[in-house]
Amino acid sequence: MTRVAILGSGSWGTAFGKILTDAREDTLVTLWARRETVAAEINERHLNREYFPDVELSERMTATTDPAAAVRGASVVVVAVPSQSARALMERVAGALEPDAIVVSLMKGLERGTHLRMSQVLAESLGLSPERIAVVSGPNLAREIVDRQPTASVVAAANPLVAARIAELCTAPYFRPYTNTDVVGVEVGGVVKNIIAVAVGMCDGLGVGDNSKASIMTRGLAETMRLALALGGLGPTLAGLAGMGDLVATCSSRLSRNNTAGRLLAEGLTPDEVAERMSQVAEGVKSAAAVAELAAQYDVRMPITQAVVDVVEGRLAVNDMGARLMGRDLTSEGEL
Ligand SMILES: NC(=O)C1=CN([C@@H]2O[C@H](COP(=O)(O)OP(=O)(O)OC[C@H]3O[C@@H](n4cnc5c(N)ncnc54)[C@H](O)[C@@H]3O)[C@@H](O)[C@H]2O)C=CC1
Ligand SMILES: O=C(CO)COP(=O)(O)O
Repeated sequence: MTRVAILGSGSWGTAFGKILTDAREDTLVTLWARRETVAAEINERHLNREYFPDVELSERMTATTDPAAAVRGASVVVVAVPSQSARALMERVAGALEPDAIVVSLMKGLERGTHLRMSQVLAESLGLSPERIAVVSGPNLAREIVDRQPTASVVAAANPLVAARIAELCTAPYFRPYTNTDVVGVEVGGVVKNIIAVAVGMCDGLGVGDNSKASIMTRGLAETMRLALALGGLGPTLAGLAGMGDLVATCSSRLSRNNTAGRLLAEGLTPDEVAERMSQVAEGVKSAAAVAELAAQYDVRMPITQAVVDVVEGRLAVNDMGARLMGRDLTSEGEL
């Protein structure tokens, strides 16, 4: 049997556990839940109704409220909490991690203050070699996945054997992972698409048309590419599932929390009111300032990201965002 711990029993942690138990009969999953009621419901009724009221979970998926107990004995530890809380949680489990465990990030954010990608936060806080870390990212809206709607994804790891091992564990009839060794490109794609989805959500909220949204997505991908290349990522990764694929899914879907957050901001809610209204995390709102700061450090232009930051921080009205973006100096499309 393969024992997998999943830290985070929200939307994506629960859905990923379902992928793993659907993928292989010999996988046992232990979910860590913060609340006793959630853990009890998973253990006793095989349900996590707050996130997926109608989805039955496997009996091979159990839950605990003790994160160290979840990771003890697990050969794979998957982390699926909001990015800004990852470090504190890792500090709670570091001592219980098995010496050869592989740690997998499902998160799509950048740590505020340090500007570190999630794989870097995991390596640093757990004292692990980057060789033992993998990242899963792609057009993977959790609600569609628990309904077994087919999708593809990327498993990225510096060590191709680690990527292959995780891909093997999560290959299900409706989930097709591709491996990649470009961890930087995959993570940057996942982080920035959330910010672009907030911008597209603002367009939706303002009733702006499809040409505008397609322009934001395309130029959003251009600025994602610029940042990824500056950090050492590879262009083709951004044309792939963790870049364009996830950008299209998140920007176009009403299921996206980032898109929803953008719509609510356009309706005039403050970021705090948006967070209060939504029970799930919108990483783009939380990570936008850190991304803009990192881009500035590397002298990378990210005008859409900067506009989202300025709206979130109250320096720009949503209604003025279009004029700001349209009024910039003309440039060549080929210029990266
Ligand atoms: N939901 C989705 O469709 C997808 C989400 N992701 C990414 O996965 C990560 C997790 O997202 P979701 O599961 O969707 O979020 P969620 O909001 O549905 O669940 C987050 C989980 O973390 C726990 N949590 C919240 N605050 C915490 C804290 N301060 N400390 C420890 N635990 C805390 C919650 O109790 C919950 O179990 C995010 O980075 C997101 O961008 C990636 C792909 C798909
Ligand atoms: O990352 C996701 C899909 O791949 C989920 O997007 P949201 O967090 O915007 O819902």
